[in-house]
Amino acid sequence: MGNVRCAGTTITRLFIHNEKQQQLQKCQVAFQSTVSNVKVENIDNKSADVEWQQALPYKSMPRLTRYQLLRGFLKGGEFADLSLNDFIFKCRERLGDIYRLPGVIGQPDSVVLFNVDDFEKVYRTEGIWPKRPGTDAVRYYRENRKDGFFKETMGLNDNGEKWAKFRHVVNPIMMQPKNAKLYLEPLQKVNLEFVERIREIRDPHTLEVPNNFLVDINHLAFDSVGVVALDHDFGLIRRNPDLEEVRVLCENMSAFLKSIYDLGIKPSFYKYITTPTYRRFAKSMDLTFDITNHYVNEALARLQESPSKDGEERSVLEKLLKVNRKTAIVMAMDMMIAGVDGTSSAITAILLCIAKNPEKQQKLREELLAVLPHRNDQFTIENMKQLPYLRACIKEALRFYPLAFGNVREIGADLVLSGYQVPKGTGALLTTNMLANEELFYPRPREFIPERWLRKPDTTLHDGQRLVAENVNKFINLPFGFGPRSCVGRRIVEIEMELTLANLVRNFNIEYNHSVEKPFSYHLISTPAIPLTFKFTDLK
Ligand code: HEM
Repeated sequence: MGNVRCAGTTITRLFIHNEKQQQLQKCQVAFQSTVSNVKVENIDNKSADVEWQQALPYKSMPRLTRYQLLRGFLKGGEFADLSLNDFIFKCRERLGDIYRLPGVIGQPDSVVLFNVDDFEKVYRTEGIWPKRPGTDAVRYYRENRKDGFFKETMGLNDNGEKWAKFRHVVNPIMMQPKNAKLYLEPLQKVNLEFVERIREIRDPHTLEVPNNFLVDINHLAFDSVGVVALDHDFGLIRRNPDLEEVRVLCENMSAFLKSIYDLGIKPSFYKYITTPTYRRFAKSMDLTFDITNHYVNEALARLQESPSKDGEERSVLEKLLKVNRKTAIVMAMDMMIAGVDGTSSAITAILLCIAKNPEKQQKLREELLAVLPHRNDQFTIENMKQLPYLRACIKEALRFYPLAFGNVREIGADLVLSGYQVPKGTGALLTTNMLANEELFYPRPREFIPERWLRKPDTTLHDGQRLVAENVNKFINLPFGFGPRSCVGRRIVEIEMELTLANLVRNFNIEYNHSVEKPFSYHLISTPAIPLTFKFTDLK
């Protein structure tokens, strides 16, 4: 038996075998440091084997046939116009809480999982080089670029040792708390412009911002990621809202996300014949490459002209450039592609939640006033640590309106999942965020209750009720993914979301006096789908 096999129910039991032993031991250390409250226990090979032998064969798992899948996605087919979330739900209704999607056109099979114990098993056996399928099209594009730019590195879109090497280099720059000072100030500047922009564009009588306020939120997201990734203040929010190349870049980033669903999840022949979807995707990648490359070169020239006097790097980009130019370009590009749309949807989700829950908004305002009593008090890394309710509001908003259905992994070991044998190498769709609405895990799920996430003063009680189900598995609330492959932009975007919410609540009373039925549409990630006419009233 060459593969590593994993069995067990609540406690994951790892069967360690031959040459995989070292890899799994390292992996356990990584798991334990990421999720401290779950133990990993080794068991002998025999019991793992027994569970595997007793499990139902993979072939007997409920599934769509290849024909049903291909036919369903063809024009007029039952899945053709469905978002990814709706497609996953529709199949769940028909097939249950675990089902198989057959691999088509050279792709491996995938299993779709709704059982939290299965999420845990998949994550705990993902290994030290976890694979997240679905972005093959990016790798294919990068491998086939005529100028061979990505020959040495495909950045975080790579897999295996090459991904690990790149991640090892960028992790300390992107994720170490001490580097937060590099982006706190520029992000705050961008956010103060956003506050001013709201004052400029709201209707003087109704105090509501225009229907197309999403454009302004997009500009905030772009300026925020841009100021970190490209060390460039685009000033889209107020000074340059019509910057042509940024408009092109934004359009292409959205096209990119849509293509990831069309090329990475729906059946597609693009590796055999260049389909129109792939052509559109490659064009968007070319443009993103050209524009990012231009700005990184501009930053490089700027830095060479005026190097920092004390030898200390002044920005994330400068630190990346110290590694080498290619690392800086590839990482900047991936930050823009992965960061802008998600940040914009997350900020929309937070604003809708806070506007619709005035008493929570007031509680947050009181926390802010206690820590920063004067409107012009500066945010620092230290005082931001004293704002637990602010963080709880953001966490609850991401639960209330999740960004995506969940996460994806290639299964790292033969596993028994929901009683079925699932071979190593199968793709797995972990529908973590789809369970965020289930009473079983979050009592009163359709209420926005940031108190769920507070440690003090009461851990879980609210009107005598638990707010997070007892023993809820830690693998259900993972908005930034899990383990070594988790979101590399997490620290940056957390600070960004905290600054946006804190600045707005400090300056305005925020209302949304319209219906919030179906506020988002879902392709790969959520996109706001209603006019965002928030009412912003100045606080005295
Ligand atoms: C609220 C906003 C965001 C959310 C909820 C989010 C969530 C995620 C998730 C779930 C993953 C997959 C993790 C896994 O496979 O375990 C991911 C990966 C990633 N994210 Fe984010 N993200 C956000 C914003 C950002 C921003 C602003 C950036 C860049 C500055 C960014 C850069 C990335 C990159 C580069 C990856 C790939 C990491 C890798 O494969 O090693 N994200 N993100």
